[in-house]
Amino acid sequence: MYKGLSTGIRTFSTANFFATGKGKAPLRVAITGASGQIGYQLLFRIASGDMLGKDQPVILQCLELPGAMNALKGVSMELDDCAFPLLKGIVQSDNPEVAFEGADYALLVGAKPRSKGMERGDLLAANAQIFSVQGKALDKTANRDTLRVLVVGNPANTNALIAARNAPNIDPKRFSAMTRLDHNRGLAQLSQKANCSVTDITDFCIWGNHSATQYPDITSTKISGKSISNYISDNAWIKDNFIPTVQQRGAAIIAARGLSSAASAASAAIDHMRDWTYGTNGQWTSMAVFSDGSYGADKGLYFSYPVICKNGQYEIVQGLKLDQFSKERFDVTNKELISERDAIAHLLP
Ligand SMILES: NC(=O)c1ccc[n+]([C@@H]2O[C@H](COP(=O)([O-])OP(=O)(O)OC[C@H]3O[C@@H](n4cnc5c(N)ncnc54)[C@H](O)[C@@H]3O)[C@@H](O)[C@H]2O)c1
Ligand SMILES: O=C(O)C[C@H](O)C(=O)O
Repeated sequence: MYKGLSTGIRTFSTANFFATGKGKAPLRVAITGASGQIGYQLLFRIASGDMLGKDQPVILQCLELPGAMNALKGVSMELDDCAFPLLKGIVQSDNPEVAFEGADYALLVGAKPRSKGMERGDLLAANAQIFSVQGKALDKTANRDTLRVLVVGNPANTNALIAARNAPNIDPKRFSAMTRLDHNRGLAQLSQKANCSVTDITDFCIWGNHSATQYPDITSTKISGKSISNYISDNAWIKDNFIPTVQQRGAAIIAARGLSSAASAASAAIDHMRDWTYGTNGQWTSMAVFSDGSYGADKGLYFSYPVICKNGQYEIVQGLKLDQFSKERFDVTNKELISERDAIAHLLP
């Protein structure tokens, strides 16, 4: 029988929760903001095995605000109705300590999204407090030995910093923030320009903040193993079109949809967690991770780097040369992250 905290609303709505079954033990995946736009796209894909594999049972541990518990109940009913074989339980709670109890994964999505005309930095004050509370709750009840945290809620890098610093008993390398959506956006733009498949493109990365200062870098990028300059020789296109398009894509989607990206954000979150867990086969991806000072980023920030994932861990790609153009952009995004950190310094123990 499941034992745990007695506070908060916990509902096991999936009939096979107590089934022991054969094969792997279920992993506990906590999702905050579970009934929001992104949550609604995420839960079904995780339950169907897209994130952790088609043989990995999961228990979804959903956190929502008290006022959204009814909506969460509806989502949970829909999850039941999918009869996903891998879904071994659903926890619904408005208490972070309950939702994070024993969690192996935590996808911190719940936060206010920006609306038209706002920059992501404008959300700093509105969302910072959430991540301070949730960092403390993760520290208290999550599974510290296995935990992987992905912060999606904006401003994602600085929210990851707040959560990690409020969880002093958890290795800061277990926290990350999402720049995989920016990475995927870059791949899509390049593949359309070069008329190739996204899978032909390697050694592309996003540096820095998930914001308009991010630097999508094609300096090392190859297409089918050859320098990208063999396929895209128009440097002006890279500078004046490609880079700003990727930097501003979130705003362009808000302008078009009236709402911020959701399905693509959920898809990127699935890619991020799957690759962190199962590896990238020697290929680069982009993750905002705990800065060890590599390339001159301020130590301790959550900074997007090119990384390679292997054996359940990420490694920052080392030994790259940043030319003058790259160095200037790197410094701009580094400075922005420092100023975000300064603005929420009171929330950093
Ligand atoms: N990093 C990225 O690439 C990326 C991409 C897209 C969106 N985002 C961000 O993700 C966040 C969520 O976006 P959305 O479109 O799903 O928003 P949404 O408003 O549709 O959903 C957010 C949900 O979070 C819940 N919530 C708010 N505060 C909470 C708390 N303290 N605990 C638990 N739940 C809480 C709300 O009730 C709501 O259901 C936003 O901050 C958005 O800017 C990030
Ligand atoms: O841009 C936003 O505010 C939402 C999200 O971060 C995105 O990149 O789509």
